Amino acid sequence: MACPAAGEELPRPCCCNGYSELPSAEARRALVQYGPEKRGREGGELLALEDAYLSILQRLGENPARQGLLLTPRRAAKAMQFLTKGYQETIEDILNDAIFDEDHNEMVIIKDIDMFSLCEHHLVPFFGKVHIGYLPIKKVVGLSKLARIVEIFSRRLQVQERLTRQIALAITEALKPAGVAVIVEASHMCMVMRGVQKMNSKTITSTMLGVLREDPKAREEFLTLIKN
Ligand SMILES: Nc1nc2c(ncn2[C@@H]2O[C@H](COP(=O)(O)OP(=O)(O)OP(=O)(O)O)[C@@H](O)[C@H]2O)c(=O)[nH]1
Ligand SMILES: [Zn+2]
Repeated sequence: MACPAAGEELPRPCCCNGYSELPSAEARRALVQYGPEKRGREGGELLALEDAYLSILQRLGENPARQGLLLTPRRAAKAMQFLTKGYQETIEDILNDAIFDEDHNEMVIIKDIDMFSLCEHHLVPFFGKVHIGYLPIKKVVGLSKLARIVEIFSRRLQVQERLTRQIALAITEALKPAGVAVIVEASHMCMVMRGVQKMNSKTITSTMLGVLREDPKAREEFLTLIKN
């Protein structure tokens, strides 16, 4: 079968590894008929990622021209862009005007925030829950914004310790509260699906700042409230 746009012959399956020759990136793009969103800067980055995934498929000995895989480099590239979208976002962007003057100086806790991230060592997921507490000084933040802060830092290549600290520091900077506590509980697929293969291990990390670090009673209150 001839590729209409690039005028190239598509590879034919052969008896050893399913294909005798791989399609060029141009032929593949013509085949899957990319739309106009592919042009421009973003499109260029997406295409470069796609080429990288095409190369991975080839190195695995797969046939990127078979029907099920034809769109896979594109899907994988888009998925990877989504999973690392935190690089494109800033705290200022998401907080907008959602910091409110409020005469409330008791602990605010939001717990069990779902978190999905990618381990920077193996590029496989780690995921779990984030618990956040802070002691305001006349300023509170819109509750959803705490979950958005988690999104910004988790949608990047991460280690759990850094993720935990970045969340705590961002809240401290935005609100200047008396204290902040962040606990992250996660399962790392690099320890489950490969490597030591420990299915049930959980990693727990914490960052305590200000009063929540210095005052055992405040810390105790936070830990008790997130357990309930
Ligand atoms: N501290 C920390 N380590 C992590 C995190 N995610 C993955 N790791 C670890 O990063 C380490 C990388 O170790 P290496 O010896 O370079 O890589 P490896 O040979 O693939 O290691 P194994 O996973 O033991 O097979 C491993 O011990 C992982 O468990 C994280 O969020 N925090
Ligand atoms: Zn890992």
